[in-house]
Amino acid sequence: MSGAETIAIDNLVVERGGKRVLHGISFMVKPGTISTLLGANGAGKSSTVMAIAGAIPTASGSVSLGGQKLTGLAADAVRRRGIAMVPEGHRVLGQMTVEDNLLVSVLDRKAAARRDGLNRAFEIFPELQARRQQLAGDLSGGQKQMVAMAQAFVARPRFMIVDELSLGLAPTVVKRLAEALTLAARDGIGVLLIEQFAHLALGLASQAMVLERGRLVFDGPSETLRQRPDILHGAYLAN
Ligand SMILES: Nc1ncnc2c1ncn2[C@@H]1O[C@H](COP(=O)(O)OP(=O)(O)OP(=O)(O)O)[C@@H](O)[C@H]1O
Repeated sequence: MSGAETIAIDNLVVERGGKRVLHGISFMVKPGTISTLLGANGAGKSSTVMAIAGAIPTASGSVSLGGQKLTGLAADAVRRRGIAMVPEGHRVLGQMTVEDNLLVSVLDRKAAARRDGLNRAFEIFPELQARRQQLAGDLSGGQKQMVAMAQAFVARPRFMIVDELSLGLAPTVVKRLAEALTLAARDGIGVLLIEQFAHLALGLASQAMVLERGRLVFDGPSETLRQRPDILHGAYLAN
């Protein structure tokens, strides 16, 4: 697959509240691949995701997609370049139906594109199709997280960034979400997965990065990291 379609994070520095929280990190997210970003609470995972998504400013360094800079673009413009965010915490619009929730990010698209995206989302999460007219607020936490992920699929993105896949969810739901990410990668989508459970993430991802206090201490194949528990152990004890 063409390297030109890769997300490249290059020497990214982020400051929040006057404090440097990312100290020049570099890594890539490739199409058709699941990469995971691991690290203890406060290591800087969310800051990395938010900087890629255009939700917080960067102090220096760059994020680019296919050689084109994303740094400095607003979140909406980043989304239009084909990067879909799946936020943590089962966020849905409770007073709207499941179907309307799925369509919110594609309202600017033509009807055929909306239908195509919706069909793909229902192929991946058939359990949502049966509930399409139900109010999203009435769903269980697991079903809400499926809606949040399905919303990304509707947009037919090139990349999906998933913030905390398993947080507060039952194992059966996590399994469904994990299967969906594997399907996404098979579709050619590049997935960046933020996950607090390293074991789960390393089972899904082929590439792994480990953040420790805003610095990358590992970037390589998941398999290599699985054989180096000392690196993970160090990172999780660091904060
Ligand atoms: N809104 C904010 N203002 C100032 N500092 C912040 C803000 N949000 C986070 N930070 C700080 O930035 C650093 C990195 O936090 P970040 O949330 O990116 O880490 P994380 O690895 O995602 O952790 P968690 O799993 O707890 O979300 C921490 O020191 C945190 O205290």
